[in-house]
Amino acid sequence: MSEPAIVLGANQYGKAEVRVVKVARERARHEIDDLNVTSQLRGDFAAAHLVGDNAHVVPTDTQKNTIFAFARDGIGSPEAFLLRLADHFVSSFEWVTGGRWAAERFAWQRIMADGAPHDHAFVRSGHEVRTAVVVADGAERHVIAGLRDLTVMKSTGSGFEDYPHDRYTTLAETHDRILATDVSARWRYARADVDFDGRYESVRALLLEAFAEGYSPGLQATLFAMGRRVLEAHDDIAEIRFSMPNNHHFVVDLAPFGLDNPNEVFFAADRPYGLIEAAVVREGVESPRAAWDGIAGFC
Ligand SMILES: O=c1[nH]c(=O)c2[nH]c(=O)[nH]c2[nH]1
Repeated sequence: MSEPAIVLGANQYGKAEVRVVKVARERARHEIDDLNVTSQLRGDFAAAHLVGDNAHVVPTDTQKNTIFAFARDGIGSPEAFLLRLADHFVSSFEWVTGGRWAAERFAWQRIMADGAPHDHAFVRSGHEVRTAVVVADGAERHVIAGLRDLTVMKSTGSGFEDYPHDRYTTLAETHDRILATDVSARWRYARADVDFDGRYESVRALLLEAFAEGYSPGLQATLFAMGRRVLEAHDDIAEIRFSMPNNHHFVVDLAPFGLDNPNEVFFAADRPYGLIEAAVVREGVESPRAAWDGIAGFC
């Protein structure tokens, strides 16, 4: 039997992590967009791989330059910026049939100075990062928005009980514990003509609200409540996926020091941590694999 021939499989290429900062300075009050953008082209690049023919290889350097050139007109929402890049590359080179464009956006807030928000001095706000991915396949566009490292905690209103016990179980049941996590969420829009900035702010607020409200019997239940809240509020969001660590806080035994500890002093462990991941979806609505391929850290 002869060996199967060795052929080229799936491929994409581009420039990763282009850090672009755009300052809008038409007015004295400047605005800042701070992004980390990755561009990857898909299409007919077989000759480059098989025989070193670069005739179809739009240089990664050109892809980087295009990101900077497009920023000159303003960035706007990360999703809209990525859609512009996708449309540009797919329409400019006939052998480019699609691609994947991803962005992280870092938030800056005005520094308060002399009792007022400063016009051009900023402080990085929060730890969380807004994320966006656009996948293009011909005329089709998938838009996935998201956030990561949205760190939240509730100091009560959470427990974990009624789980199976076996010979290795030492965890004590509780109906009063700290619940803490760093929310990573990605949601897929059903359409590409959405007010992306408005939706982002709304989804972030809904996630926080659902985390805060009610009693949490487990991080799994809280995750689902957060996802359901978002899907119930927004028809144009098809599905939402989460990856959330359970950042354990252990009650410290202060008895050796003659002290009680009624859930007041905790050891915040950084590892190991529980890791809870799930998708919250609309029944019967298919999730396009192509949209999610390459998004690491979500099941
Ligand atoms: O909310 C929780 N979910 C779990 O699956 C789990 N497992 C565990 O040890 N503690 C917790 N807490």
